[in-house]
Amino acid sequence: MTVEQDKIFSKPLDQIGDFRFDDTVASVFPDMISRSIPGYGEILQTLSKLARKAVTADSQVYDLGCSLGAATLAMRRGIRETGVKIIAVDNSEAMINRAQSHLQAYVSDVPVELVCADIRDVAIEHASMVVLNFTLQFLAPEDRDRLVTKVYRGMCPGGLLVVSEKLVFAQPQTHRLMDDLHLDFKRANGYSELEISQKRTALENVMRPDTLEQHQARFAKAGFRESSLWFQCYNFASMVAIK
Ligand SMILES: Nc1ncnc2c1ncn2[C@@H]1O[C@H](C[S@+](CC[C@H]([NH3+])C(=O)[O-])CC(=O)[O-])[C@@H](O)[C@H]1O
Ligand SMILES: O=C(O)C(=O)Cc1ccccc1
Repeated sequence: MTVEQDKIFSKPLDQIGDFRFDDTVASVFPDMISRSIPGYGEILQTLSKLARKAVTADSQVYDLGCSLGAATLAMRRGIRETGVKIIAVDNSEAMINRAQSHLQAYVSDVPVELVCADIRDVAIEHASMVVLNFTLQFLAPEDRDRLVTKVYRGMCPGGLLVVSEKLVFAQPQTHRLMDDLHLDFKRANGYSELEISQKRTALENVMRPDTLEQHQARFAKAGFRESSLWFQCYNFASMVAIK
């Protein structure tokens, strides 16, 4: 698969509309996400390892907000049990169409059902592992508790939820420091000041990150017995919660 370079915000735009997961974004997505999220590759590698440990025979695995299916591919590599099905959901048709060809590029015994739907409308059943890899932050804040509670209810006892997110920090100096480190990461990956600021504007109304404490409180409120941060690089984090 050829990797197209993300130049979406490289030219001055008259009007910066809200960021959308359309065909333009889908076509450069692997480049965009790897140059924008510190630790993205590391998180995917660990999803494989977590899938090997957590996925049980004859259960279902969900990748909610799957984009091109990177987390699905990672989990599929790790799964050793039989009778497992992965259900990968995204409401962007552009993403789902491309995910299909990404998945077909690799052989595996684990079936994947790709679903073009809103994750708020999808039933979660008999799940031993559920992944929200940088998806929850795009849901309206008032819908997040309900989604995490629905996931909890659809999980088998001992099931594993992995939530990766951009974080905000209640302490202002810490917030600025982490944000600055992230901006330096993007600069080091070749993004210009114009690209950084135009994308930031586009994301403003669309992506509203929570604090770590909000995530922890949400897991507990949904019923998860345990939860922990397992990865953090600057203002990007990945958490696990166990039913
Ligand atoms: N309500 C919704 N219903 C369904 N999909 C949604 C919804 N809201 C947003 N999405 C989808 O969530 C994905 C978020 S990207 C996930 C990366 C992937 N997990 C990865 O591991 O590469 C993260 C990012 O771009 O920062 C997009 O594909 C949206 O269409
Ligand atoms: O690029 C950013 O600043 C981000 O916060 C992460 C991101 C990555 C890919 C799509 C949207 C947001």
